[in-house]
Amino acid sequence: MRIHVVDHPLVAHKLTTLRDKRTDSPTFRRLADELVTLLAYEATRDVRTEQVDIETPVTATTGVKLSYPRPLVVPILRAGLGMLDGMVRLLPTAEVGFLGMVRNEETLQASTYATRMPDDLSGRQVYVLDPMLATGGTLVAAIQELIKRGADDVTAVVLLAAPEGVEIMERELAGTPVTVVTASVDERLNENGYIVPGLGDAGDRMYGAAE
Ligand SMILES: O=P(O)(O)OC[C@H]1O[C@H](OP(=O)(O)OP(=O)(O)O)[C@H](O)[C@@H]1O
Ligand SMILES: O=c1cc[nH]c(=O)[nH]1
Ligand SMILES: [Mg+2]
Repeated sequence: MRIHVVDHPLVAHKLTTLRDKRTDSPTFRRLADELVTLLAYEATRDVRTEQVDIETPVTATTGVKLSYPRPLVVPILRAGLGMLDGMVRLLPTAEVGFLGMVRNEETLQASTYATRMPDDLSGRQVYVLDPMLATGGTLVAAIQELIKRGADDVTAVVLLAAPEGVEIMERELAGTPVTVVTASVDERLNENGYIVPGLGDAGDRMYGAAE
């Protein structure tokens, strides 16, 4: 597994406002959308392309277009949904699958409540979206499912990661073709499994408390 922390002043600026507890839901959603496009620039560095012949008004030349099979983008509901539009804006040919997952707030165990994506992902590049990599339970389970279906290149785009979650991912996904792209690896997890300093509960800050 590879991890890439995007070090850029615009990313740091937007992330700071996202972390601020005074930031309201509409602003939080807009910033998550903007941040994912900046992270996507790095996350799609190895997106597969093929050569095409075109004619400009001046001459014939060659360029590239995104290849087939199309990349698959998989937001992890709920909070990952806030990253979907920003990602598909940059990857217009992408297909979209969905994974609904929730972490039990006491045991911190992740469980899956909805899956809607192709059974066969052989030869597909997959981009998984979730703002938070905390204990890593959610992303490890999601990526294991993608690899079981044949995905041969998985990139997780996360806004924030905890060192503990990164370590678990490295251990559980060792030897797999997985890259994590994030805006920050924060200090630690607290006793409730929240990232510190973090930004709180991403799903609640985007959409309001679920219950
Ligand atoms: O790394 P982990 O310890 O597994 O935690 C991270 C998960 O927790 C949050 O989702 P949550 O379960 O709160 O669901 P939600 O998006 O519906 O709020 C977050 O969006 C991740 O999916
Ligand atoms: O800090 C955290 C950890 C898990 N899920 C969140 O939304 N925030
Ligand atoms: Mg939540």
